[in-house]
Amino acid sequence: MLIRLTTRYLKPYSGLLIAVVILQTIGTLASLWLPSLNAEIIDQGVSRGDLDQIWRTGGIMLAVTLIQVVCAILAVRAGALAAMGFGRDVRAALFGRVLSFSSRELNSFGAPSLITRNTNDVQQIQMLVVMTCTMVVAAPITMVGGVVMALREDPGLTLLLAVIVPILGAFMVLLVTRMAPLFRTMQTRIDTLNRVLREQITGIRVVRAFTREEREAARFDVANGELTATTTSVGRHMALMFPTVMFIMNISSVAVVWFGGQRIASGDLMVGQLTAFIAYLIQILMAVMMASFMLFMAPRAAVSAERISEVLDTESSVAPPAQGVRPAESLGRVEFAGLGFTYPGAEEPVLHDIAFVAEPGRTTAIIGSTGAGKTTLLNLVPRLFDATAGAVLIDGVDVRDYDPDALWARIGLVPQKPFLFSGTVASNLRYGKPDATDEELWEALRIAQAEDFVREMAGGLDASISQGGTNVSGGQRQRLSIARALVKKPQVFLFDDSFSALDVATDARLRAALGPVTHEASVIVVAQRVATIRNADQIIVLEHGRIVGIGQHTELLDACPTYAEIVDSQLTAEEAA
Ligand SMILES: Nc1ncnc2c1ncn2[C@@H]1O[C@H](COP(=O)(O)OP(=O)(O)OP(=O)(O)O)[C@@H](O)[C@H]1O
Repeated sequence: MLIRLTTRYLKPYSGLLIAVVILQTIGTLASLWLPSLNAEIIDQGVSRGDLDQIWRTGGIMLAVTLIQVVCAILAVRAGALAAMGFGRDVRAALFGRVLSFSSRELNSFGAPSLITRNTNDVQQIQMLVVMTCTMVVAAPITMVGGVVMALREDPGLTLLLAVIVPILGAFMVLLVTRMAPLFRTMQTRIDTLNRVLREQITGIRVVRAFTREEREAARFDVANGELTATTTSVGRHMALMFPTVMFIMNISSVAVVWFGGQRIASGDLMVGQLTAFIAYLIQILMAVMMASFMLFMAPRAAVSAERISEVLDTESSVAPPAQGVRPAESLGRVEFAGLGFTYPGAEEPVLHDIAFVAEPGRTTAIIGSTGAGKTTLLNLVPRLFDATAGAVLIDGVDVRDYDPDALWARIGLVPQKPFLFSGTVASNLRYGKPDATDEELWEALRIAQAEDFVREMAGGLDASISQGGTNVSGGQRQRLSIARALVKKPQVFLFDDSFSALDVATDARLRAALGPVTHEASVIVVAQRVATIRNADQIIVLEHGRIVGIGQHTELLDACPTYAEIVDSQLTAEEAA
C-alpha cells in the first residue's frame, strides 16, 4: 500500500527526487572524504611540522565542507518540496473522493476518521518521504563508503565493524518490530479521541442540560488515557533507543581506541589514521541508526497508507454513470416508480413499492408518523442514497443515469437539519448560484420570510454566519436555508420538514409567498403539521414505509384512516390549546 501510494503520488516530483539523489550522493561522498583529509593533516602536516601541507589540505577540507553544506541544503529543500507537494496532492485526492461519497460511505467511515486520515495520516507519510529523501541515498553510501575508507585506513581494525554493526542493527530491528503494532493502535486511538471530542463539542448543550459533564469528562478521560498509554509506550521505546545507540557507539569507540592504540604502539598505525577510523565508525553507526529509524517510521506510515488507500479505493455507491445524461429541457416531473429501499446492513426495507408522480406546478406533500421513511424517500431524489428497488425518474430519466451536475442543478433541497456554512448571509445564499444579484437574494429572503431579521442583522447580507449557522435561531436557520434553495431556482423543490421550526403564522405566510415562485416547479414537502400541507394538490400518507393513502385533504379524511387519525390528533391538540 505504502509503496503503491508513494510511487503514484510522487511521480510528478520525480525531477526533484532525482535532484535529491544527485545532491545527496555528492554531499555524502564529500563528508566521507573529510576524515581522510583530517588524517593527512595530522600524520603528514602536524607530525612533520609541514605548515604548507596543513594550509593546503585545510583549504581542500574547507572547500569540501562548503560543497557538502550546499548539497545538504539544496537536497533538504528539494526533498521538502517533493514531500509537501506529495502531501497536498494526497489530501486533495482524499477530499475529492470523500466529496463523491454517498451517505452510505460517509456513515461507514465516520467524519472524525475521515478528518484524521486527511490530516494526521497524510502527515505520517509525508514525514517518511522527508526522511527517505534525507537518508535513502546518504545511509547506504555512508555505510559502504565508510567501510571502504575504514579498510583503507586499517583493515585489521575494520574487523571490529563486523561485530558492532550487527549488534546495533539487531537492536534496532527488535525495537522496530515491537513498535509497529503500537502505531496501528495509536492511529485508531487518535480516531476515537476525535470522535468523542467532536460528539461532545457538538452536543455540549445537551450535555449541560442533562448535567452529564462528569460522565462525559470520564468518557473523554478514557479515550485520552488510552491514547496516552499507547503514546507513552512508544515514547518508552524511543527513550530506550537513543541511550542504547549512544552506548553502543561509545563502547565501540573505546574498543577502537584500545586496539588502535596497540597498533600505534607497534608502529602499524598512525594517530591521524586512528582519528579518521573513529570518524568513519561514527558515520557508519549513525547511518545504521538513521536507516533503522526509517525502518521504524515505515510501519507507522504503512498503517497510515492503508487507511488512506482504504478511502481512495472506496467507490462511491452512487457512482456517476460513464455517460451521464444532460437533458436540455427540464420540467421537473418526478416519478417514483415501484421504489424500495433498504439501509446497508438493515434486515428490513424502510420503503416498499412507492409509486406516485410529483407534477410540475403542483405541491406534493408527504405525511406520516416519525420513522415512516419520509426523509429517506426525499434523499433518494438527489442520490444521497440509491434506491435498492425500482427507480426515481426526473422527466422520465432515471436519476442514476443523470450527469450528477445536471441532476443537482435541477434540485433544491432544504434538509431536515438546515446547515449553514461559515461566511456571510450572502455567501450562504449564493451557494447554489454564485452569480445571483443582491436583488435576487433579497427576493428569496422576502419569500422565505427572512427579510426582516436579515435587515436587522448588523451588515444585512454581509452579516456574518458562524460555522453551522449557530449564531442564528433554529427558525432563522430554516428560513435562510429555504432562501438558499429559492435563489437557485430549481425545477424540483424538496422541503424536508423545513417549516417545523416556524410558528403557524410565519409558516402560512411563507407557503403563500412560495406559491407564485414555485408554480413551474414540482414541490415535494415533508411535514408533520397538517396545517402546512392541507392545501397541497396531492398528499401522500406513509406508514411503515408504505403508501397508505394518496389524495387531497378532504378525500383522505374519508378514505384514509391513518390520515384521519393524524388530523384528529393535531386538531384535538390545537383545540385543547
Ligand atoms: N442511516 C441510517 N441507517 C439505518 N437506518 C436508518 C438510517 N436513517 C434512517 N434509518 C431508519 O429508517 C427509517 C426511516 O427513517 P426516516 O428518517 O426516513 O423517517 P422519517 O419518516 O423522515 O422520520 P422523522 O419524521 O422522524 O424525520 C427509520 O426506522 C430509521 O430508523
